[in-house]
Amino acid sequence: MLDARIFKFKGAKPALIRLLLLTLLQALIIVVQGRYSSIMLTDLWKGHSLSLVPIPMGIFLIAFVLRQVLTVAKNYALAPFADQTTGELQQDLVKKYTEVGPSLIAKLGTGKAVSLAVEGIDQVHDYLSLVLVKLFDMSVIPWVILAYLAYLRWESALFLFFIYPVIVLFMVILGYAAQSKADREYDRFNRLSNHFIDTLRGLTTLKQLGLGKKYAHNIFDVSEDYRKATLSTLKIAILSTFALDFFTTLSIAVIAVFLGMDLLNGTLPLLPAMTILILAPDYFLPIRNFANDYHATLNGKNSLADIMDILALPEPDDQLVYQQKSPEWTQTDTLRLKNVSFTYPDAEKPALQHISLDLQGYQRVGLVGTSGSGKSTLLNLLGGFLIGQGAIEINQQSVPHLAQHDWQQDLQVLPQEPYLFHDTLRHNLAFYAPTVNDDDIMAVVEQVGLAAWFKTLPAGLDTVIGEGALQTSGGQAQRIGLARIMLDRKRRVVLLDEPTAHLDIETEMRLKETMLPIFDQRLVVFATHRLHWLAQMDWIIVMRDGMIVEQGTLSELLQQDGYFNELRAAMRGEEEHA
Ligand SMILES: Nc1ncnc2c1ncn2[C@@H]1O[C@H](COP(=O)(O)OP(=O)(O)OP(=O)(O)O)[C@@H](O)[C@H]1O
Repeated sequence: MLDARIFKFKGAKPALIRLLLLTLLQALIIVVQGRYSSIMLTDLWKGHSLSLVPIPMGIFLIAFVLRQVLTVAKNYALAPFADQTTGELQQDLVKKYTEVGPSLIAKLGTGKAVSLAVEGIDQVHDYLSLVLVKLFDMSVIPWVILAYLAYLRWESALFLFFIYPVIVLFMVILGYAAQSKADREYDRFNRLSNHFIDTLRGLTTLKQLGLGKKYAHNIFDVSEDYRKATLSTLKIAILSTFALDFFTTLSIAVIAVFLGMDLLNGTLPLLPAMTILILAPDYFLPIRNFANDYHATLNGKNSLADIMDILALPEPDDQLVYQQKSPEWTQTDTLRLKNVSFTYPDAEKPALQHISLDLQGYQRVGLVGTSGSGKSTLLNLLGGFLIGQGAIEINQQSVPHLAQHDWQQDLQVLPQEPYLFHDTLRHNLAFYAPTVNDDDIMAVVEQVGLAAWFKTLPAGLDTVIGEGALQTSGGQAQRIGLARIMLDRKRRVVLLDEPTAHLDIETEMRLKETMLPIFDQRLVVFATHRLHWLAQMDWIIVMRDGMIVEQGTLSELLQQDGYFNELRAAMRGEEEHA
């Protein structure tokens, strides 16, 4: 019914104490309202005119107004707590996404990650502000009314007391049914979010394959599924409202019959009978209100549970194991991988198996292998973006993985598809070196061959690029990625994943001269399909099916009559077709 973790939120206690006091006051006012409306009605029944009952009527009216005012005040008492808590939850969630990293987003799905941080937070807000008020009403108001009714006539109070658990039991049964339906609805919603994002991302591919319409139907089917799941939750919710209304009305009718009989027998005066009859619906009202809104808060409850589970994920506290002795990677530093393996979640076979390699100082290391041989996976492991099993040592110091703060601070990475942030070209270029001046930026823009494109930009370096703004081609994005690296001379470890894959061979050859200085005074690991780069490498690692099958200098590998020579022939073929 209620996630106990709510009580641990900052500011929960004072907000709940305020709510409790206001609810208690409201319960007393409900009793006063019931009492004085009964006095007024009894007087009228006795034949007094309205003008003769001004005091009970006045008290009734004041109590009525106060009751409504308190309803509003209770919501206000909780609003700052709900606002603050959801605001903090949202910040913590986004921080957690960045701390745990891409593996968490991959596990959740981008759609769910986004909807949880946006819509999920709104649902949690509704849940906090709705459910707590209703819960406190249910826990306080009936018992204050019941105590007063027991004072008036204990038999009626006893009947109301025993009927309450029956109603609660019904509520629990229907609540469970609603919960399982709501879980399904929540699942469908997350599926829809992920499916939608997936389709948007793959829209170009779908269009190219002529599958746009089919996928539109697919989205329609998934959203239909979600609609049906929502309707079946609503069905249960309506059924539960109907059942509760039926039982509470029946109970009040039973009370009315007994009170009527006592009135006829003359064993009970009219005033207490009227008061009991008027207060009985108020006794049941909080539980009815709670049940009516229960289904509406279930998505909020599920979102809160998901958010809390994510926030409870262990903070990576082993990222500070490696303490780099100098501010940056030096000529004498070493990195050793021994028997390192990695398997993607849900994959049948490992993407990397028994990887052992030694890297030292400012070395240029070429990584070659056919598509799917594990080059990108190895680069991601070296960058600390994936965590495998096996022994890793930096400068003879053993580390659990390479997601080490000091190591990553020294890294520059150029993936196959560099991500361009929705920001100005200046900020996108000065990504690793935010203090660099415009003249330096312009010199690098020239060097990476972006000058002609730059002239077409409406606002020069202030032009906003990235998603939702000026779009770039794959080749332009890769050149921006290269420029990022060239603008920063501090970071000394560079991981390049086919940085020229989107460029034709002629452009690549032109750019090569510009790129070569990147390799100086740095440890470079360069995955490539293009043969001509290998002459620039000090060491070459040859990968096949997730394993390193050969490694050595180019001349050593050429002399061996091994897999590298076979691969070279294939790479030459690719190059000729490029
Ligand atoms: N996110 C992922 N989830 C599951 N399996 C993956 C994932 N990424 C890659 N793989 C698998 O891991 C293996 C290695 O892939 P990887 O991308 O590292 O190869 P690669 O040599 O870089 O290929 P390419 O040259 O085409 O970029 C492949 O079998 C691939 O299918």
